[in-house]
Amino acid sequence: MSRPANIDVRPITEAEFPDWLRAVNTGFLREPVVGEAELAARRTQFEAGRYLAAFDGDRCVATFRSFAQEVTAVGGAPVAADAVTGVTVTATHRRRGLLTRMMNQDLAAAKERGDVVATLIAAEYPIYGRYGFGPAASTAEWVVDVPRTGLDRRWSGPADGGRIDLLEPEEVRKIGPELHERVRRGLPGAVSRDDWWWQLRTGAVRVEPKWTVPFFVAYRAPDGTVEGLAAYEVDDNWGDAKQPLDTATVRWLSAATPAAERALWHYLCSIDWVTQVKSGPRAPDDLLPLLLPDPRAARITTQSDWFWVRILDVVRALEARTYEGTGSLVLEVADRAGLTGGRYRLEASPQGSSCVPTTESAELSLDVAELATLWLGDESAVRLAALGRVREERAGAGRSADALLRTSRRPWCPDMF
Ligand SMILES: CC(=O)SCCNC(=O)CCNC(=O)[C@H](O)C(C)(C)COP(=O)(O)OP(=O)(O)OC[C@H]1O[C@@H](n2cnc3c(N)ncnc32)[C@H](O)[C@@H]1OP(=O)(O)O
Repeated sequence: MSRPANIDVRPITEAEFPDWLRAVNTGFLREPVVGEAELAARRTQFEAGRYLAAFDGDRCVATFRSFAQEVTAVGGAPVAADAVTGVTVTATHRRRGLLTRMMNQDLAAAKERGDVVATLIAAEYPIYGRYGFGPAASTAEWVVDVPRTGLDRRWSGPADGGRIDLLEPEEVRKIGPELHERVRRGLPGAVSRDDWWWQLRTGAVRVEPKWTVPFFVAYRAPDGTVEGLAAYEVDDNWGDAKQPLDTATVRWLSAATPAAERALWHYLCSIDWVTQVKSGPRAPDDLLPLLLPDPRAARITTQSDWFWVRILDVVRALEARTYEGTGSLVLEVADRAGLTGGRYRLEASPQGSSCVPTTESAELSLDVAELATLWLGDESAVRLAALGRVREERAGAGRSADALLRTSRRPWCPDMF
């Protein structure tokens, strides 16, 4: 390998895109091959300047991509984000600072563009904290033992006058985007979806060799409005005793109302032959277990950090969200990358907020990564103080921060990107 100083880190040209895609596969330990159809589909995603790479001679040895995204802040406002994905350094070139060089370039560009935060889904917990990212929303998965739910298996459709319909993929492409716009406005931590998201999930573009068409269902409210959509697949398991023992696995389920959520889960737990339902990734405080007469029929199988945020602009990030309580707090925010550190006074109430630089004494000192962990309302400053990850400069400042920042429902990002 060349000395690190001789390795070029820069945005790729479109001609280098096939090499970049192969390097992504290599970095993620997948077959280092990209077929013509996949290449043609992925080319439609290419955006000059947002695909970074490291080159050792002619060989692409590291990849990094970012794209424009919106994240829903607490209260529903969309916030401009720099979404980071496709981060790889090939095994021959790891731990020589290539990720650090790509990340520094990208975050500086995002700051320059005026993005408020950067976001990512971390492959491993220890990678991104050093760059100022903090885990801001987590995820959970359940497996439901259908015969134990206590639900009436004779049920055939919502009792509220709404209905469940099976849909074709084209219909999902038509109605899904508008539904997602409604869902994400009401869900802090949710992110925008582009056409590509819908095309991939409905088979209009296929980049995964093993992709299969799932079942799609919609819940329509009594007035006909689509309030929920789900995609699920079912395996074919007849066991040894010629008993149907199928598992339905939910790929994604979006609900704009509790009625839609209730109806879709009831539907999924009442399909003949299906004795087990795997929820797929859900919010950590999802209603699912408590929608079942016997919540113990749902066993949690995954509980993990999921959506990571890097605050690039403390003032705009804190002013973009709403606050249920009233109060003020002086925060000393450390940012070793120098992007948004400083001392700020946050004044907040349900009527609005302001966040301004100040020279007053700090009440709470914390790294920008810990502020990201608090931003969507999921984590407790008191807990972080107990862990030594934030410092109370005034006794009780952690409780004051919690009273301002925490939320009644937990944030969640339904998407992998
Ligand atoms: C948003 C996404 O795309 S998530 C996907 C991330 N990609 C992967 O997990 C694929 C497999 N792994 C890789 O490709 C690489 O190991 C990467 C991208 C995680 C790291 O790239 P590298 O170039 O090796 O990182 P770099 O040398 O810049 O490391 C910087 C620091 O982070 C640390 N670090 C990097 N990766 C890890 C890790 N996986 N676990 C723990 N520490 C790590 C390094 O030890 C180094 O620490 P130091 O500054 O104290 O010495």
